Amino acid sequence: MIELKGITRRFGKTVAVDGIDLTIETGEVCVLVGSSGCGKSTTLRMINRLLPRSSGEILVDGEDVNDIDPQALRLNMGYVIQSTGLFPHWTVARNIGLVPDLLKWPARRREQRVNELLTLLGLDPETDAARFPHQLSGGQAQRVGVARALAGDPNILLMDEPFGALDAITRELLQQEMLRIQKQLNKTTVFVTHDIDEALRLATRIAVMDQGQIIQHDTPEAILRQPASAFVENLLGRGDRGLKLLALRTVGEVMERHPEPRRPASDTTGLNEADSLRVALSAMVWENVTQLPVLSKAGSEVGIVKREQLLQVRP
Ligand SMILES: Nc1ncnc2c1ncn2[C@@H]1O[C@H](COP(=O)(O)OP(=O)(O)OP(=O)(O)O)[C@@H](O)[C@H]1O
Repeated sequence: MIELKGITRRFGKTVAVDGIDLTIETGEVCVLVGSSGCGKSTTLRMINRLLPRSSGEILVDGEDVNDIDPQALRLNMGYVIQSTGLFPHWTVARNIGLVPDLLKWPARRREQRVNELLTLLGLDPETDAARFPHQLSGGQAQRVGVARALAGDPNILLMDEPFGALDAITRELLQQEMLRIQKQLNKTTVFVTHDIDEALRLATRIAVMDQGQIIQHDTPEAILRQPASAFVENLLGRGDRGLKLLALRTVGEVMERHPEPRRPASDTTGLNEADSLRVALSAMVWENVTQLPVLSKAGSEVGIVKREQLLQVRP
């Protein structure tokens, strides 16, 4: 658990972070979101002591980070940044093995860990381990950055706009990967972004920041349903917040399940249980139908979703 208590950071006369209180539970993804200059990165960098705080307390599992040796602290906190920070003259394997090396793991264990992480992040140990950062695409480099942050099996991950420089498709792919990996590893994560859709997608809870303060801290659904102020409402975008709400729920949550799986009609479009309600609505509009079958991975029809169920998502 990470606790920020009355944290302030000043740069000269600028108050970058203004007395914030924030608790991040073990295993949750807390996303700090807000417009440029609101104090997100400064907050993150005080947690691993890259920046000293002006006042307040930051506790990790009850211990003040100022009482922990900075190097030991950072070995337990993976850090991923937008520009990856990979060493250009080191191979991918050496970059990922940096922390295991600092932790003095034997060479064999280090190599195994590098291969395991390359596989976890969807890279190929055979071909990618020996490459240099300039031989990677932006998306691949970012995967290596995440692998490096996970290498020493830290309890905490700090991610500062890690997907900010990627094109929309790669970005969405890496967000999906992050959700998959997070389900498996359950790291306590603090994630900074200015992209509200990214925040809604990845967060267990979102902390909305403005001018150095946290103005709302809640689950994505609660923030969408009850924005605390006009500022939060604008950040969410009034035009499509209904669709954003639909994006948070899955077909599996609202479908009418058949007592037994059935054979689907041969020419129907089917949904998966993991599809969002937004995807379901889009498919119904496209197909011009009022209900769609839900198919299992094996292809049998396990239930149906009706359009009116989607439209009742905001009671
Ligand atoms: N090293 C510094 N020296 C002086 N002022 C700084 C420094 N770092 C940050 N600031 C100021 O502190 C405020 C918060 O900056 P911070 O980088 O935390 O914002 P941010 O929300 O992460 O923004 P962005 O999304 O643009 O990265 C800004 O007004 C910024 O100009």
